[in-house]
Amino acid sequence: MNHSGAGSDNNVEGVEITKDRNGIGLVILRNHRGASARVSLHGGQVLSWKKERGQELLFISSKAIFNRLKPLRGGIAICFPQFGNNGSLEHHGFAKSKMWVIDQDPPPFPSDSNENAYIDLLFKPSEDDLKMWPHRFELRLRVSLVGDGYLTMISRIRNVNSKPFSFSFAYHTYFSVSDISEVRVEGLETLDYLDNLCNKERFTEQGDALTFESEVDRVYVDCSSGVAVLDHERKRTIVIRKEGLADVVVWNPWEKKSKSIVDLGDEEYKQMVCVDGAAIEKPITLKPGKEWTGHLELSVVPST
Ligand SMILES: O=P(O)(O)OC[C@H]1O[C@@H](O)[C@H](O)[C@@H](O)[C@@H]1O
Repeated sequence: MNHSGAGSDNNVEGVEITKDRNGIGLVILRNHRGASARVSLHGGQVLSWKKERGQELLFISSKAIFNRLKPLRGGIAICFPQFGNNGSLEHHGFAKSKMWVIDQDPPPFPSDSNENAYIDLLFKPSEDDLKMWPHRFELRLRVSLVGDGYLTMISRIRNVNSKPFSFSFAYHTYFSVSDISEVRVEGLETLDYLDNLCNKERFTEQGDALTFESEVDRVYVDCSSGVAVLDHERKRTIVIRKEGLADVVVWNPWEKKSKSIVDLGDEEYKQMVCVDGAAIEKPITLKPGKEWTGHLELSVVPST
């Protein structure tokens, strides 16, 4: 198996580094079971994840617009150092709209295995970024396709400044679903959530699963268990496990809001749901020289 920065093995398995149709660096990870993932150097965004050939698990809008200032509508975007509009920076922070670079010589991780195809991307602030947010940091994102076709993402943020700083973080993940009305999200029962549709007012989840019949935009706080996205029609369940990320965001724009989003088709809200592993309610504070790690693992299993 080839790892980060290595050439492709006849495109059968390993890591291929190429360019997308806009000339932006693109990394394709493949494993011996036919699983694959595509990662853009624009924002470190994951654009595609297939556990087996042909079965796309992430949603990308058919109306997605390439724009160097924003990620494509869909996939997995990195929200850092701000989530949403909770601060003075652009919506979901600036890391998602900057160019990242490949680390050709990544350090060993405890989770390394010969079965993994992985890439390490780095993002460091430019002088212009420092004018917006005056904190020097290094953000390392490792995206791995592990043996069974699972996708893992490990972000390490190091404070290389002489002052502490605080930030929020999210893996803003658009899953592809058959029909949002058939989807259940489990693992959030009894948790408190902040409802973005009610001025972030705090409520407690009463149901045994979250289902969708109108717009949902919530931050579930202190979620220590795994979260599952059940797609009844496709007979599959995506399981989200996380470490270092206390919160879970659930978002679906539903019919009315979709019509106001130019890069989302009017009916496409039916084919997507965002479920993000995140650290939002209690921002992370990093002292000089310290590092934070946020780990997300996505797996998919058949279900009824
Ligand atoms: O348009 P984006 O950047 O994908 O964000 C969409 C939504 O993402 C959700 O995570 C937020 O809670 C919403 O408030 C936001 O509107």
